[in-house]
This record gives sequence, structure tokens and C-alpha cells, in this order.
Amino acid sequence: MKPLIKIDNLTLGYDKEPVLEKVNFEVFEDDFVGVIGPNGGGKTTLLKAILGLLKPMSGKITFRGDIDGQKKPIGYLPQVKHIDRNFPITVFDVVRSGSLMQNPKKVTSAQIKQKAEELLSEMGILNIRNKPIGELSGGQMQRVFLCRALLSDPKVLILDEPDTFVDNRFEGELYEKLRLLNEQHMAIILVSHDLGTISSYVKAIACVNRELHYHPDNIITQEQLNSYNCPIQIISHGEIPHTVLKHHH
Ligand SMILES: Nc1ncnc2c1ncn2[C@@H]1O[C@H](COP(=O)(O)OP(=O)(O)OP(=O)(O)O)[C@@H](O)[C@H]1O
Repeated sequence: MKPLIKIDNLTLGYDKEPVLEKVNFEVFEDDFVGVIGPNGGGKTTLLKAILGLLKPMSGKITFRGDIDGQKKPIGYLPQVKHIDRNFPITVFDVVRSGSLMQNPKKVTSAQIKQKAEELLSEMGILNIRNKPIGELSGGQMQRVFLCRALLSDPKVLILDEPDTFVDNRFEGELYEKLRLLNEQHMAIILVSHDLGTISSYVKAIACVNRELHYHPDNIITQEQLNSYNCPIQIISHGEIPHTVLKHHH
């Protein structure tokens, strides 16, 4: 089986300054990958490149045929803290904007409207569909942007810190929803600082800190963190829950 996304020897950066170097990474249909790493390590930069928003300095990203050509686009939930709440747009229009990634010949506006309503209803927020986004709580914003990301029925769903500003109840619901989507063969790439959650839900971990190191399971040891230079704290929910303490440089 060919990977949905294949990243070869990718170097990314801004103004000719590399941020992430020589990344090799593949995403397959049933993958659920947690992306972790310190602030400024390059996680969002990698997502931007996958989404085509940042041109690689070198190396390449290839997409399998069924997500290339925008037939099955990638769903993206950006970091909510970067969204301008003064932008004059309603909840419903945000969700509908998720269809901009789709091939316009394949969907009618009536289908888009119906799907948007279904998703809002599933997420329990159909009642706020006409509100401007500036009036929403953090948790409501996350739900709205998740609906937007799912509107195009993507093959790959990318979430950048979806647990920011979210209450515990929705956080649990969110991760159960992601688990279900993954079981239905949607690949998921999840950036999170909530490492306890990461190790409970994901199947593999990519540690991003100027380089990318891939762990094909969801438990990380202190030894791995030391050798990969990942100064973070892991709380693992393996068979025996344990804490791996922060590594100091
Ligand atoms: N538009 C930009 N122009 C210049 N430098 C940038 C830009 N965006 C990010 N950077 C720099 O690139 C590096 C990686 O940033 P990035 O946002 O990818 O990290 P991150 O791992 O997602 O961090 P966080 O966990 O804080 O979100 C940082 O040093 C950041 O300052």
C-alpha cells in the first residue's frame, strides 16, 4: 500500500534560515500520529508545508493520487489562538469555507449546506450557527473549526493543538471522535502538548525538534528523549502508567 503522504529529505525554513532539516516521514491510511516537541521546534512549520502553505527549501512532499488533485483534500484545524476573532464571519460561513478545498464540480452548494448542518448538529452547536465567531467561547471555536476541517470528508485530518481552550468534557469527546474517524480509515496527525492524551490515543509519535524522529508506538522512554534531544515531559498510559521526568540540558 502506498503512503497517503510521503516526505523525502525535506528542509523547511523562513528567509533562507532552516527551521527543520532532512525530514523523512510517511503517513498511511490508518495512521494516528501524535506530533510532539518543544515550543518553536517546527511542528506548525511542518504542517504548513504539508498543506502547501510553505515552499520547501529542499526535498519534496508527494501525495497519493486520491488526495492529490484535491479530490480528497486534507482537513486542517489550525491553532485557534491564531484566529482573528474580529474577522466578521458567522459560524455557518466558517464551516462552509471548508468546502473551498474541494473540487467545485463534485459538490453542490445544497450538499455543502446539508453536510455543514449535519456536522454542527453532531457537535451540538447547530443553535449557534448564525453567531459571529467573535462571540464564541474557546471550546465552541474548536468545535466550529473541527466541523470546517471535516466538511470535505478528508482522507487526512491535521489538528494543531486542538486541546487549547477546551473544557474537559469536550476534550474527551474530541479524542473519542478522532478515534472513531481513525477507525473509519481517516489518517490523523495531531499536534499536542498534552502528552498524557497523546499516549492514550495515538498509535505512533513523531518528535519534532529541528529534526523529526518517528516512534512507531505510543510510549516514549527517557532514553529516546535524551538521544532525540526532546526536552519535554511525558506521562505515559501504557500497561503501567508512569511519568518520565523532564530532561534538562
Ligand atoms: N512566518 C515566520 N517567519 C519567520 N520565522 C517563523 C515564522 N513562523 C515560525 N517561525 C519560526 O520557526 C520556528 C518554528 O516555529 P513553529 O511555529 O513551527 O514551532 P512549533 O513547534 O509549532 O511551536 P509551538 O509549539 O510554540 O506552536 C520558530 O523559531 C519560529 O519563531
